Amino acid sequence: MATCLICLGMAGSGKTTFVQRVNAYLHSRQTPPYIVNLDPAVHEVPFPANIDIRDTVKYKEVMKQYGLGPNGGIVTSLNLFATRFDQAIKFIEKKQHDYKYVLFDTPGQIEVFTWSASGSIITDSLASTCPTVIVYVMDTSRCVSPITFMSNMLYACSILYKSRLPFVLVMNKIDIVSHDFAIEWMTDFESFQQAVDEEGSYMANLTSSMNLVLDEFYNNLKTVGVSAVTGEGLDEFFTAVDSAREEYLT
Ligand SMILES: Nc1nc2c(ncn2[C@@H]2O[C@H](COP(=O)(O)OP(=O)(O)OP(=O)(O)O)[C@@H](O)[C@H]2O)c(=O)[nH]1
Repeated sequence: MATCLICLGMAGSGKTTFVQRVNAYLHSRQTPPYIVNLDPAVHEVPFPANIDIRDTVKYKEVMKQYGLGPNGGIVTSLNLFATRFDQAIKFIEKKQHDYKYVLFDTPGQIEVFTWSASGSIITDSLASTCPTVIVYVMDTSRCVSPITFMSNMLYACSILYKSRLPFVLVMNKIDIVSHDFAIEWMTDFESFQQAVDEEGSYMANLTSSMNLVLDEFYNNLKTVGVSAVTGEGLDEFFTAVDSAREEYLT
């Protein structure tokens, strides 16, 4: 059975570049993935999508027809697509023995997927069909401040608890900055505390308390550093995915 990988992340974290890199990596290993694009507003996708939301829903037409702005247009397009997602599931089910991985690229604005009814419908339908793993892509270079890091981690944590699916945290863009500092913050409370103190923010107390709360979350997290541009870290990523698949199955 194929493993479904749902790629989520804040705008600009590198989801699309990551999917493109994973696609190239899997092709080079003679196991091309099945790819689904769930972003109705993307102008061009740099990979061949087997299922593309844009073939079913025309985002600009939806905006015009319902008198919506850009975000309302994306949410409504995804809702319209979700009503037909059973058909997409049928395609995936048919193909699941031919492919090892099914990759999903999601809309740029993360909340459109994570906090919408359609996002839940899509995630739940997939999770009840085949092993499904959430891949949370984060921009490591934007997380060098402990406060931003903490906000990103809280978001990741909320998605984990909401989806209740195996979860891989991808620290992307390690060609710009190594993710070692983040791993240290996650494993050494003192080191994070020191970074918070150095920043001297009025949020220091709250951030430190949050870090204690997140300790349990960090302990069970599969974290990998990756560069979607250079391809560094993809071997480790697939080791984490295989272990997440095991977690799903057991
Ligand atoms: N240096 C570097 N840049 C990256 C990496 N991954 C993505 N980028 C750049 O980050 C920017 C955003 O990448 P996208 O792949 O469009 O990000 P996204 O999350 O899909 O963006 P939206 O869907 O528009 O929110 C682009 O300029 C990419 O070239 C990486 O690993 N290293």
